[in-house]
Order: sequence, then C-alpha cells, then structure tokens
Amino acid sequence: MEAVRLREVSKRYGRREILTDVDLHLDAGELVALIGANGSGKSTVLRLLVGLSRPSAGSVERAARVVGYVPDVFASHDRLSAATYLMHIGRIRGLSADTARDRSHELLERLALSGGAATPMRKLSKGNAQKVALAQALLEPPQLLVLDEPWSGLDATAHTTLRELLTETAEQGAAVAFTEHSAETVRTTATRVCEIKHGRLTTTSEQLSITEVSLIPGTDIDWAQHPDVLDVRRQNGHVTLTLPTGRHDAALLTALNHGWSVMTVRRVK
Ligand SMILES: Nc1ncnc2c1ncn2[C@@H]1O[C@H](COP(=O)(O)OP(=O)(O)OP(=O)(O)O)[C@@H](O)[C@H]1O
Repeated sequence: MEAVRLREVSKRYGRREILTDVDLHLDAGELVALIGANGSGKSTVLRLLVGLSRPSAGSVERAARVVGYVPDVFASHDRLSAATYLMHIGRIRGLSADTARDRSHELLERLALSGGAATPMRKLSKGNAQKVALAQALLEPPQLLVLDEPWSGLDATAHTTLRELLTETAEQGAAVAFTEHSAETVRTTATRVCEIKHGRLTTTSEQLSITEVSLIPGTDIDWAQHPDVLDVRRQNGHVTLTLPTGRHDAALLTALNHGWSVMTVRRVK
C-alpha cells in the first residue's frame, strides 16, 4: 500500500528554488533514508510528506491516515511532565486514557527515559527530550512515520532501541522515512536510500532487508516449500533460514509448532 506520494514537487522560498520536480513515494513496510548535504532540502521533503509544508508546484497524495512526525527540533520548554504531555497527545489522537497511559509508559520504559516521566519536560536533557519526541510520534501506531534526524542526542542503548522501534513499525505496515547523517546508521536501518542534490532527488540504493534464523531441528519440515523462505542451509546439526525481514514470524511459528528451537534471529542485508 502506498502511504504517500510526492508528484513533480517543487518548493520555493521567495525566489530560491530548494526542490525541483521531486517524485517520491513511500510504501508500507519501507524504511527510506533521505540523505544529502546540510541545507540540501531533506527537512523540507519531510515537512511536505506530512503536510506541514505545501509544494510551490506539483502535488502530494497522502493515503496514510495516522501520521507520526518527529521534528528536527522538539521544543520542550513545557512545565508539563513527559507523562502528562503524552497523555494529552494520546487523548488528542483519540486514544482512551488507559491506552494513552499504557502506551506512553511502555514507550518511555523501552527508550529508557531517565530523569523521570514526572519531571517537567523543560528540565529534561536533549537526549531525554528526544525520547519524548519519539514516544509522541509512536503513541498511536502510525501508517506513515517521518523522523528528522531521530538519532540525534540519543545514547548507544537508545540508538539501538530506536532502530528496533522503526523496524517493528515498518513490519507492522507503516511507511517510514527519516533523515540521518551517519552512513552506518543508514546502512543498517534503511531499505531504500534517496539522496537530494542540487534540489533533485535520486534513489542511490535499494536493499532488500533479510533476516537469518538459526534453528535446532524438531520434526521434519520441508523448508524449501515454505513460501517465505529464500534459502536453507544445514550445518553442524543446525538449519539456517534466510527470509525477507518482516516475514520471518510465520516461519518461526511453523518451526516452534514442530518442536524446533530458535537459536538466533539476525537481521542482515
Ligand atoms: N521557512 C523557510 N524560509 C526560507 N528558507 C528556508 C525555510 N526553511 C528552509 N529554508 C532553506 O531551505 C534550504 C533547505 O533547508 P532544509 O532544512 O530542508 O535542509 P536540510 O537538508 O534538512 O539541512 P540540514 O541537514 O542542515 O538539517 C536551506 O537553505 C534553508 O535555509
């Protein structure tokens, strides 16, 4: 399913054209990295995707109903605590008070917000404020998730957690787009990389994300007949399956139902 499409979009600020004839579509399940030099127009593309900015020419077609957005600067001058702020955002998004509370709690726990969910947000460090910014975008599972340099300010543990959260969100059917300057983070997270240069956007790489699952066999399964399995290797009594990321759950379930044990699940490219 296509979540959003920019069609021949140009963007001008005054007489300066920042983007020229940009075509970009984001499909459910994709993790698209937007790369480019400072000032090349990455944030501008993200704002166009979520509808915070309008094109000077061309059109934006957005099918996604629930949109999560993490801006490059999250102004947290608030006296509200993270917990209260997220509760309000959840209620505005139409969640019940219980769901908003549970979901905020779960996300802040997972991102390991330190300083306390009850601390006024203006007292949070940059990294902790960024965790609140991420939590608000994920409160209601989005169909389109757009993040502007979301790793900035995060410590190593939260860095990994964020990558997992984005991958899970895409696996649950969202289209995810983000900007990021670290080539390593882009390489390990994105399924497609688009570069903006001189106002034009090009796809520089498209990579199928692959998961390898190592198993100890139980009763017989003909993995070659399994619709999602791309490759089967047998070594030292173990079986390693190669599957598209996001499609390994069904294979794991089949394995467990046949008395197999899971040794490792590893995302590779
Ligand atoms: N509201 C605005 N009014 C005028 N110029 C703007 C506005 N917003 C952005 N620009 C200009 O548009 C260009 C692209 O900005 P944008 O923030 O999209 O770049 P970026 O690629 O995200 O940069 P960075 O990597 O530094 O975050 C810049 O030259 C910027 O100064």
